[in-house]
Amino acid sequence: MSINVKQLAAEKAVEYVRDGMKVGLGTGSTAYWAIRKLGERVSEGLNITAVATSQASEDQARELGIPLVAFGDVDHLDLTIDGADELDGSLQLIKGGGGALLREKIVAMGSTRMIVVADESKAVTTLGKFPLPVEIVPFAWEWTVADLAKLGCKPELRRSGGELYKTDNGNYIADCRFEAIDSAADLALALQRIPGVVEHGLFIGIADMAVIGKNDGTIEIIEGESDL
Ligand SMILES: O=C(CO)[C@H](O)[C@H](O)COP(=O)(O)O
Repeated sequence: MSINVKQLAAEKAVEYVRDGMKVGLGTGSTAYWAIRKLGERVSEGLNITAVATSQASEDQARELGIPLVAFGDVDHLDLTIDGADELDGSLQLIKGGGGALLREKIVAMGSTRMIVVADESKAVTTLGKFPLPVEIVPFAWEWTVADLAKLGCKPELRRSGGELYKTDNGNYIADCRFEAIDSAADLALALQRIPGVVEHGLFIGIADMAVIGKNDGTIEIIEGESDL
């Protein structure tokens, strides 16, 4: 029987959730397993409240009976558990493969701690093989895409079912192929200077820990500066 390494990582991360915590729920096929496990723990009596980073995660949480709160009712979160498309040894991430990067960044940055959950295929030495998702406003998108290309990448507007993909916020995603990102911090600054960019999928200095599920059934934990 093959191991589900996403489930392995996600369920390990859920062990860090304690009674009374306000929890951020990530998006994607790895976060799915974390939400499922949280639902199980809630049904066994764990007392938490949560906010979700996407409609899909919100729907899943609601079905599982995880108590959801409005953003207006909480001023911070204790812990967010979310996936990543790539992560390096310094806990720098590329996120947004599922299109939820803006909400994911708002939620992660509003959390005291963020745990990234991933299978080992996501762990890289240098970020950039995965095309960097950048959320852009539809207005004058052609100019924004041209500005992105000047940063040395090949941007492509994401499509879904033949149509231009729209995020939960009504924006487009430009997937920017860099191949290798030498300085994620410099690139993040350059992206922030483009007016049509709403947010980008580089998460730098946000994650506190990574829980990585490995194909041999073991788990690798990478810890940042702060301990949980
Ligand atoms: O950033 C994300 C969604 O916007 C996801 O966390 C990322 O795409 C990883 O997804 P998965 O766990 O399905 O591989």
